[in-house]
Amino acid sequence: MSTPPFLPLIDPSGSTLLPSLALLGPVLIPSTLVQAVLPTLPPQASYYVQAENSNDDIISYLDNGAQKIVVTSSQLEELGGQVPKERLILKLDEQEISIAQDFAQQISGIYVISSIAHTSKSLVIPNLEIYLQNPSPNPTELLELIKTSRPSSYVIPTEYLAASAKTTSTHLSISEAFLAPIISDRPDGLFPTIVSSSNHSIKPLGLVYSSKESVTEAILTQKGVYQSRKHGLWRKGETSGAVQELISVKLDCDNDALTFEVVQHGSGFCHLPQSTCFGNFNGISKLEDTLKSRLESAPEGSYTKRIFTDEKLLRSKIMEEAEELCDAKTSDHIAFEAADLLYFALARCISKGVSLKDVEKALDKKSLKITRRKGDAKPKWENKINGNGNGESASRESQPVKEESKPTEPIPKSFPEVDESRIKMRNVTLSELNKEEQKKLLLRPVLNSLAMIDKVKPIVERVRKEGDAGLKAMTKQFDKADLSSNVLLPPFATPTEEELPVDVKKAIDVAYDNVKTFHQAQAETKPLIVETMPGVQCSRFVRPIARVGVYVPGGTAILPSTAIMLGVPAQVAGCKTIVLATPPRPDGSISPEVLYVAKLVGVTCILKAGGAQAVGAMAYGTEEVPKVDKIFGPGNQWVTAAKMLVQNDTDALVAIDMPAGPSEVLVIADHTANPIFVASDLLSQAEHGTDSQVVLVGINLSNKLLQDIEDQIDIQAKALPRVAIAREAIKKSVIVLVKSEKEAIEFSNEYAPEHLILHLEKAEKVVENIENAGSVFVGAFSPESCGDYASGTNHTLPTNGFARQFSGVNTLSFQKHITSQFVSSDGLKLLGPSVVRLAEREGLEAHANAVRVRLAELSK
Ligand SMILES: NC(=O)c1ccc[n+]([C@@H]2O[C@H](COP(=O)([O-])OP(=O)(O)OC[C@H]3O[C@@H](n4cnc5c(N)ncnc54)[C@H](O)[C@@H]3O)[C@@H](O)[C@H]2O)c1
Ligand SMILES: N[C@H](CO)Cc1c[nH]c[nH+]1
Ligand SMILES: [Zn+2]
Repeated sequence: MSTPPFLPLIDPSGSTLLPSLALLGPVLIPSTLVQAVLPTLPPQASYYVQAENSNDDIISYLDNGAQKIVVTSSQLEELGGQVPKERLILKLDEQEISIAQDFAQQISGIYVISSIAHTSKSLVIPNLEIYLQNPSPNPTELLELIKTSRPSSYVIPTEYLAASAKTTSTHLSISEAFLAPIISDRPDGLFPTIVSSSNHSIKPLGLVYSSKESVTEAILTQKGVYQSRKHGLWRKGETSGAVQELISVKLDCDNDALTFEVVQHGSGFCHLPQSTCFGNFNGISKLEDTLKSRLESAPEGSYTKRIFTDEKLLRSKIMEEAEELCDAKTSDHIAFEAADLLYFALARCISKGVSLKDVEKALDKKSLKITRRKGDAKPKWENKINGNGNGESASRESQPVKEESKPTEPIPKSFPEVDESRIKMRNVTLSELNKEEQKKLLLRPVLNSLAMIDKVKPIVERVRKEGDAGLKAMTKQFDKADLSSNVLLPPFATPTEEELPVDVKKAIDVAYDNVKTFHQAQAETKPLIVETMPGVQCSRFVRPIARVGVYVPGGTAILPSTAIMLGVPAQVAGCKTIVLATPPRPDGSISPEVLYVAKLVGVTCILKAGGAQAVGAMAYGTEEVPKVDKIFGPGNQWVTAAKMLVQNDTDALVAIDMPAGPSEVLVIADHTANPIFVASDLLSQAEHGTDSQVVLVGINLSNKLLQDIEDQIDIQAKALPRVAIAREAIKKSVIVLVKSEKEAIEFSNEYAPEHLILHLEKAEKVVENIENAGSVFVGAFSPESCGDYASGTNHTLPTNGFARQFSGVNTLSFQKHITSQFVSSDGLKLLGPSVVRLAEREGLEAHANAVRVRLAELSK
């Protein structure tokens, strides 16, 4: 397509011409009229702006939809190359035409007002469009010029234009001006015309013919009007009702054919029952048609009907498909998921009366913008995706080893949840199950820890080899934070009240005090001294582990409570170096809550890193990060696997607190249980993660009480912001119905839960029968939340059945015991012979000798 034969310059009188002019190409609007004209411009119209004032905001015109802008040479200089040349036309005085070439690299055209120039049929400057305006045009002369002196385009103020079929001495006919360059190479003088659909992406509807007369009528009425070779003027839809709204008319490059873009109404374009003369639409255009017709008459009960009427369902499907598209890997899978997403996105558009064409228009408008936003995700999404073990999409793309970045766990549905189906735990009666089935109830989902260890190896290795630089690079990659230093050293800034409100500070203080009180009480203050035989004194005393690392998760939630639970016992135990590791926020900062706790517990430094790289840095040390002797703390699979990996590397010489896994709770309830409390306890754990384990053991529950508990689970869960996560966890959870308290306790001891909550008539008495559990919550008023945050007990507890052999984190976890003995000479006389005899028996003569030489000395 070439430059339109003329460019209408809109003046205040021109608004009535806009519907016709907008069909034919861009219009030129002086900046002083932009505000008045834009609202009256047909939606499909394209426009240029002529910058009339020296202080015109050119960038903003372009950003807001102007295709091109006409500027003076001084305006051009001020722009200093900010605007692509395709978007700029330089306005020159007629005596300046000779300098146009100097600007050719910065502009796409020149605009000259000249009574001389417009008569010059030979004004051609290579690679530049030429727009000519005669200050006092003569319409008939102009028409002649347009016919003969293309490629120049003539700028014609609308006061000289008329929506008429014929040009007069005062006004140039719009359609005559437009058709002036057209020629026909057919004997009948007609012009082949391609009709295309404006609102479909597969556009051609068919081929027809036009005459000057039909085009003129089409332009003046803004309807599809053609020239039938048999029946003369053909006003499309005149008899069938299948009229066409005309959107644009264009000449082809050599001015012998036309294209009409239309919105086709009624039964369609072709006389056959098909969408186009070339067959039916396919793909996205077909889908759009289908959805439109379904919107009008979807069968009751059909899925499409459901998505049109259930906004929440449609919303959740869009979110779900977007996530699936991000997670798809192969090209087939990506196409498959993109198709799903487009289906639901288009359903949303159609249900709101938005067509594909409208979407394309929005795209075109966006493409005209020249100032671009940075393109970062909104914090809401960034927080969901960045650096949490679940937001695989963001982390994955820059993962060092391709296959490795997909977490094995499902991604929590942290999108707005709209699934209204009942949230329900399955239930089983223990006595009805055989031994195998009963055993299965004790199992947690298998975590493929070996596979995860393989995945974290390259990350840990990189920190080990590249030190701080590698660590920074991975923090940038996984947590999107570009740090100048990996650590934050004290004194830490005190969070302002805006950052950390007084009531939150107070709550942290209460938790800190209680946890400290309980953990101080656990500390051994005196050595244990025992005389095992006269003169043989054994003792055991405690020493802090000098350097500890505490990991505070920061992926999906900020966990100052974990900072307390790990920082306080480290402080109480007297550890000299406490490194607190936590993933930084994308701006590189640490949450004020965690910062405040770090101050309270007096950490040596905050390591601003998360995941496997943080564990690697603490295990091996870097220039900035002190190497530690033991690493504590929960975390996602990357953290846990890295802890397991470094613990087994003798070079690292580092211990870990315990094997960690998804959080768990087992609630035992009898007839006295309050269903509201029971449900709330189950959900408080279910909201942690989709892999949380939630078990209710019901002792002789009546149907009514069971029903009430189930109802409460459903009602309370649906009111939670993390309902999607809770729903997933509840799906995998179970209610175990038993006949007696004994049966319940036996089951619980076998299960060895991380948290055990007793909703029992005689809860306190039952505690003595508990053999395996991380922490017990006794009676109706002891929710697990108290232990999670502030009662004083620690919330870092053994999961996955490890409560059979592990304790939760406590003060002693941060200390080690040293034993000593003092043997007096009398003591050695008494003890020595037994030692010698045992050493001889083991064949270890040197051991025996060490005693013999002393006994010999004593016997002198
Ligand atoms: N048992 C407990 O006492 C307890 C307490 C609090 C939290 N938790 C658990 O801790 C976990 C916290 O997990 P989180 O994800 O929120 O935070 P997190 O801090 O454990 O993990 C975030 C880090 O994981 C790394 N990571 C994420 N995706 C990665 C990928 N694809 N490749 C490499 N590294 C990646 C990033 O470095 C990121 O910094 C949850 O499962 C929660 O239930 C347990
Ligand atoms: N319940 C978690 C341990 O399983 C700890 C926690 C932190 N915040 C809330 N709860
Ligand atoms: Zn919790």
